[in-house]
Amino acid sequence: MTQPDQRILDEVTQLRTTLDDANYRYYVLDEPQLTDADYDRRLRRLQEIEAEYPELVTADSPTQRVGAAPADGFPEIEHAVPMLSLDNAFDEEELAAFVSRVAERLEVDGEALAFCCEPKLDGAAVSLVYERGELTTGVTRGDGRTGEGITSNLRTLRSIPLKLRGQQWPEVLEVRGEVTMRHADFEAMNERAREAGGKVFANPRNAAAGSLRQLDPRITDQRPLEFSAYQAARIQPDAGDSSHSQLMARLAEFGFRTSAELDVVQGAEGIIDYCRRLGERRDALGHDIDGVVIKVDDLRLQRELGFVARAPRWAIAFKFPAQEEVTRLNDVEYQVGRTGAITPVARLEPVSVAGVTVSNATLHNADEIARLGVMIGDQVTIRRAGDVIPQVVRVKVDQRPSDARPIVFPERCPVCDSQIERLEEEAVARCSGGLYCAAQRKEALKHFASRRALDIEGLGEKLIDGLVERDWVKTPADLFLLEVSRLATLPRMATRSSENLVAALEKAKATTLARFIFALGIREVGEATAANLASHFGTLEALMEADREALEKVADVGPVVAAHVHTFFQQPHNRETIQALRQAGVYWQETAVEAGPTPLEGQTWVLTGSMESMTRDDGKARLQALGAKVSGSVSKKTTCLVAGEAAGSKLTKAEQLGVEVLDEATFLERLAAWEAGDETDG
Ligand SMILES: NC(=O)c1ccc[n+]([C@@H]2O[C@H](COP(=O)([O-])OP(=O)(O)OC[C@H]3O[C@@H](n4cnc5c(N)ncnc54)[C@H](O)[C@@H]3O)[C@@H](O)[C@H]2O)c1
Ligand SMILES: [Zn+2]
Repeated sequence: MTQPDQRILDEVTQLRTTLDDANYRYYVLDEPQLTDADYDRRLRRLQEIEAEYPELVTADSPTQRVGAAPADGFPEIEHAVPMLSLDNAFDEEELAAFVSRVAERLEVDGEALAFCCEPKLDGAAVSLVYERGELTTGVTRGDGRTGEGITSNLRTLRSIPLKLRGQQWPEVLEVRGEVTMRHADFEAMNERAREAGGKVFANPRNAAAGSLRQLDPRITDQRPLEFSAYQAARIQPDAGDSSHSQLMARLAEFGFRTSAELDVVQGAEGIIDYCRRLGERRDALGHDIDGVVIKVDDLRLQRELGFVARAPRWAIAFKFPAQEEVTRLNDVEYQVGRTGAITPVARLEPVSVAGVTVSNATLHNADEIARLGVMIGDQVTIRRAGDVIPQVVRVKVDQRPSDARPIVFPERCPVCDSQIERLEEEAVARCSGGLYCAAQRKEALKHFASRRALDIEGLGEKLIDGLVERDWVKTPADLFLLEVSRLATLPRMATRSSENLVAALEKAKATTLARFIFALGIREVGEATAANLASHFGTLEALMEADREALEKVADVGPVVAAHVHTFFQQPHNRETIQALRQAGVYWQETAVEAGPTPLEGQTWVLTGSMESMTRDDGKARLQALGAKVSGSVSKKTTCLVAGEAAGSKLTKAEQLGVEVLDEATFLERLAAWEAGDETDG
């Protein structure tokens, strides 16, 4: 036997330190730094060295241990039967070698041996104990010997029966399985977290493990977790089942979800075939699996084979290609969605992730870029799972090259060059090009033609797609230039229907200002707001010239809508499109709004405390209608403070500054007088 030299000793120390740290981050913090592929390679390397130099094996080597010790905050519970890990097979040869090993040990023909194959769910392992049919304890795997008691958290999962189904329960039943999260649920949960600035999880496994280990079960209850059973660790008294597959059928009768993919096959050939078939369907399952677990089906043979330090001899995990890989971020480009949303897209050094070459990944939005702290040139971890768009989940900050560049979010739309707008309250940045932006053209036209907008009969979705794809219609104004002869050349458009469409367009030209404003498709300007804008301003010109302050005086228009409207009309392209529409003959009756009395022009008012006769918003609207500006804070510029019940610091401040203070009754009196056009006071 050779002696390990210093280089090997150093490598072993290095590997153990890295793996211990990775285990802690993965199992305790639910925030891995390494990819699983990277972790597996290092563990493999350590196993190889230890196989060559058995004297280097220590009891606490990561090759001998399972998971990580239970975390503080939960009761430590000892497992009646240890919860082990699984040995891995990374290719078909290693699967065949597993079958040979088992067959040799049992002295049977491997090709005739029955194996139960099931998907290897990628989540968090838990053990559930039922006494006389009732769930009494739920525990995490922990270090395999003791785990964390998380019974109250597990009770919140709908897929975990609190009481077993049927009548004949064993005295004691211990069921093991995996808690997972479906892709769609995971994406939705992260999306909400991104918007609310909460914790974003790198993958469903971390999300499931993290959600289970919440100190407050109400949080676990809100997380979309599912439990699937994969083993009956104890049944007392023994029910007489002779195979693993029979036991699984019994668990299903007790009310557990078990894998629909479970299948019993024969020998290495059967196993390999199963793994290939499941591998092909991996992306369509809707949840993460990281491989196939293959178990000797016969329970008597399982007992005969027994265990080694951290895994049973009768089972193996066939690992599918990893769903996370590291590659270089070469650049960031920006895509414009149908509604103008700007999405930063990572252009990557092509890398194979779970069997598919990935060269693009989403970075979601500017906040996500900030959260990741990513720069162009960085090494980044990419995750591709199922049908979900590949994502950048983490950055190797310690490997940042010296020429890395910060990512600068653009100010103008890459498609139409309009200004990009991002409101403080919103995570998403949007192109303000609206009608003009090619990326938004189809949606904008559909909206424009819709019943409650210009109501163009016969101009449906398919037709709009055809017109835009042929580039016949760039802006809504182009619609009115369409000719029957041209339209009739479109598929499914006879002369008759083309004539009908042209007639419908002609008819749609006569509209109302409210409909026209609504048809423009300004963000957050629905039918009601459009109507308010129309009646407030009376003419389109007045609306187009209004600044934000003037816009905020319109009923129902707050700072957000005011900003959208203002930016929209500031865009030269939008003004041109509107001009073109009017030239094409779109018209409506304009009504100059009669200017009411504005006795409070130039004054700034503040409302505080609560009033009996009206809400503060009503008070604000009435003041604004009289020409006053209403502000949220008292300053030297404040003309008057209206102090309702329980007025606080604003009142104190007004008194300090010598600002006039009105109580509710006086305020009401004066309002009534001003609104009646009585100029004597104020
Ligand atoms: N990225 C990191 O830093 C990091 C750190 C530690 C571990 N890991 C990952 O975790 C793996 C090791 O974790 P492990 O010890 O849990 O081993 P494992 O995940 O390879 O296999 C054991 C586990 O498989 C699960 N399982 C799923 N379906 C099953 C089924 N049908 N039957 C039986 N078991 C089933 C069980 O939870 C069981 O505990 C590594 O290979 C690595 O991929 C990654
Ligand atoms: Zn645009």
